[in-house]
Amino acid sequence: MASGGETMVVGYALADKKVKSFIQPSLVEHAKSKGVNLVRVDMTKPLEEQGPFDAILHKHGGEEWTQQLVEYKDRHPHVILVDPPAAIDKLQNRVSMLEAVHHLRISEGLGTCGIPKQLIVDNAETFNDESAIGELTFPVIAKPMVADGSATSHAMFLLFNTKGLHKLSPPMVLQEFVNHGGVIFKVYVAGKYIKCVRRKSLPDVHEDQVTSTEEPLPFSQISNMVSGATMDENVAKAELPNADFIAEVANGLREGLGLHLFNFDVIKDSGAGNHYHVIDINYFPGYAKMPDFESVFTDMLLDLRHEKASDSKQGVPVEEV
Ligand SMILES: Nc1ncnc2c1ncn2[C@@H]1O[C@H](COP(=O)(O)OP(=O)(O)OP(=O)(O)O)[C@@H](O)[C@H]1O
Ligand SMILES: O=P(O)(O)O[C@H]1[C@H](OP(=O)(O)O)[C@@H](OP(=O)(O)O)[C@@H](O)[C@@H](O)[C@@H]1OP(=O)(O)O
Ligand SMILES: [Mg+2]
Ligand SMILES: [Mg+2]
Repeated sequence: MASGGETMVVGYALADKKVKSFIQPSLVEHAKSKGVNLVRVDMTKPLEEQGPFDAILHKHGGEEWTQQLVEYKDRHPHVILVDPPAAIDKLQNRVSMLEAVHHLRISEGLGTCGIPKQLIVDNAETFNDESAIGELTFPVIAKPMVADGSATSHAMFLLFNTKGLHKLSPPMVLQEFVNHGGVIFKVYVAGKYIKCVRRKSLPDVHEDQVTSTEEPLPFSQISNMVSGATMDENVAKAELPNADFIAEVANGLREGLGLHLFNFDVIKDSGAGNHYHVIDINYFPGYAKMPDFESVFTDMLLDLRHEKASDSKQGVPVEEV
């Protein structure tokens, strides 16, 4: 195992698209200058034939591959999995991904944080359950239950009333739409590093649309559609949430989820003082969009090695890292 000034070998098992967007030459070079060697893992070959690794980065590798990774970790307990597959799994379901929000403890006076009311729809019979549907205040967003990064997992509908329900394909969640001024905040977490940015979101919905619009409105990854120079004025002038509030939410989620690499989407409820809703949490998001992502990511990896080394010295069982 690498320690102190030795090279840290970090394998990355990522889809081609993610390699292209994230493993940029600037990252590889910066990491190398700090003694971190980023090496691509061939996911079609046994892990045992590759490496040895000090750490392995991975995202949505599929069941079989993840099983191989878990077995590899059993045989080589010193390897740091960034992150543990069981913790990542929680983010692949739109109900379990938000459970950690309920356990957040935010200091008084900073703001409050929850999730929008939502109904789990396992099958189409639920649409006939008037008491369950009646609990929801429309508009609602229909989100596929699975959040595994596939195009279908991002395919959503905004429903203004119950009329379009029969067009949906469960399993999914119906989540109340919260007016939030058309701006969403994305908070990137990489270990102890936290960065909050503004993004364009769905515009507010008005009362007359709820009664007059019949068709569900399909949309996908709206916050990825506009960024940087083309970001509209409304987004650019939005006030960022209090930094201490965001830090408490981010640190609480990092601990609650047991993850180092994620971002979460948070919106400010226009109708409820200083109240925020976390609406989405994504594993290993697009860090390359962040300023200085090369040094942030490299430092995060070096921190992990450091923590691991001090835990080993103190006799903490290696499996717990
Ligand atoms: N409850 C809500 N109230 C208001 N707007 C919402 C709500 N849920 C989602 N949205 C809007 O819909 C967009 C997509 O929703 P969500 O973030 O859950 O989807 P996603 O496909 O997982 O997104 P990502 O690309 O971030 O993974 C959000 O960025 C936001 O603009
Ligand atoms: O590549 P991008 O920069 O668009 O990153 C997006 C990332 O795609 P990638 O993992 O294929 O790269 C998405 O992952 P999947 O849910 O689809 O798995 C999701 O995490 C988005 O939230 C990220 O956008 P961001 O939230 O950072 O704006
Ligand atoms: Mg989102
Ligand atoms: Mg998402």
